[in-house]
Amino acid sequence: MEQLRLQPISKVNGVVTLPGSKSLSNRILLLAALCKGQTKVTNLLDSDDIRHMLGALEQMGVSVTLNEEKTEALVNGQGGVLNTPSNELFLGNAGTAYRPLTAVLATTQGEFTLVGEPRMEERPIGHLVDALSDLGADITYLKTKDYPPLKIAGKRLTGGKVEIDGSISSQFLTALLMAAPLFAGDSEIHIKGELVSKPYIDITLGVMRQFGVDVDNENYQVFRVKGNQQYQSPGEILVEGDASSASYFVAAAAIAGGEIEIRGVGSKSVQGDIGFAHVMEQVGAQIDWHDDRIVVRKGELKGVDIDANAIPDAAMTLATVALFAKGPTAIRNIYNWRVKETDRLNAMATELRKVGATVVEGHDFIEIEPPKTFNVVDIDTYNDHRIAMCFSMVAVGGKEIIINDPKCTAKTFPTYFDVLSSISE
Ligand SMILES: O=C(O)C1=C[C@@H](OP(=O)(O)O)[C@@H](O)[C@H](O)C1
Ligand SMILES: C=C(OP(=O)(O)O)C(=O)O
Repeated sequence: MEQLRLQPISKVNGVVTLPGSKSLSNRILLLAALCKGQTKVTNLLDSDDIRHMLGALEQMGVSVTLNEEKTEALVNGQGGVLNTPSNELFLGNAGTAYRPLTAVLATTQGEFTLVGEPRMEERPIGHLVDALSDLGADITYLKTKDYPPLKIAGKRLTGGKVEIDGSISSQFLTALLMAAPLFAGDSEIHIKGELVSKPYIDITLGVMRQFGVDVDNENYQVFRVKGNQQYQSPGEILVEGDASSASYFVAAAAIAGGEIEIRGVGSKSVQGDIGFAHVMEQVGAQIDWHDDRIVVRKGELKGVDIDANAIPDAAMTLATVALFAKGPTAIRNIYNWRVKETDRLNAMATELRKVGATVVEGHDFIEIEPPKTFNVVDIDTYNDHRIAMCFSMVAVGGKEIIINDPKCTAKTFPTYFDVLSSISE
């Protein structure tokens, strides 16, 4: 197994231009494929999750031309018609590909088999399949009930009134919303349970609007979507920088000192994870806000106690910032960390303890007390990009650390460690 030994970093300085957002890239690619006409997508993310969406679309006959850096795509929209692929669609561990494609293909003529990495087979999808099945979809579990892989016999769904459980993942609602305009009739989607990760629904509604579809959102409880619509190409669309990826640089500047300008997200960001920068202000970071960039400097860092349900991805970064803050940090209402790339609550607790922190792992929260002395250890990353990136903060805090399997950042940020090294002194 490959390992990366990170030497203590004394200071960070410079400019980071963020790669495109994963959440926006995959939503935009899918709607660009479904709409009529050509769409030019700029600042597209080039990473595994996007490669899986692109691969699936190409297997279904969508023509996509990429520039050499794979950051610009010309997508020829098929007007809602997708070919039956001759092979299974392999979607890795990309939730933003697997869930929306499940819903869209359930209402598309054809036969589709959706498979993924072993971890994808442990990530629940029952809430989405239940809602689609209630609408008449023909979806079969190929191995275990409520989990991928799935076989879909697609047919145009008629729409109607449907309930969907929102308590485990917002991606299920995102998927249903993106498919709903393609139903023959109107739909009314009611949320069962407490909807988690709400800001991702705003991302979904925003991208749908850019492709010409408006959704009536009644307080995140009921969503009404007109049926029999076609998505319209916006012509050209820019993918905003990835706000979750920004969290590592916000944290780095706050911990290490120096100054980092992060380009690609700012006060006008459409991504909920920009909220992490506000949390870091509470922790003590100094931040100058601009429309589409922020400048971050160190402050006196102190532990905070936050509900992180709205920022599940970026909140992981706070768990390693906690190592360098004064007093304890608590991150609450994050049960669904357990059903992502790995059981993140358990994995973070385990690795933070190895470094020397005192940690309480609750059912849906984590509490972290900073170490009195730091241990130089190998961090296991569980094939989870965010664990690898989060633990680089130990080096940023001036302590040596070894990251196992650093290439797992390829899921969303293949060049992460190069970018970190480019701003480190
Ligand atoms: O819709 C999206 O783009 C995402 C939603 C979130 O998932 P959950 O809704 O499952 O929390 C987030 O963790 C994931 O990385 C991306
Ligand atoms: C949870 C994540 O990914 P996915 O889109 O596969 O859910 C993530 O990127 O942290």
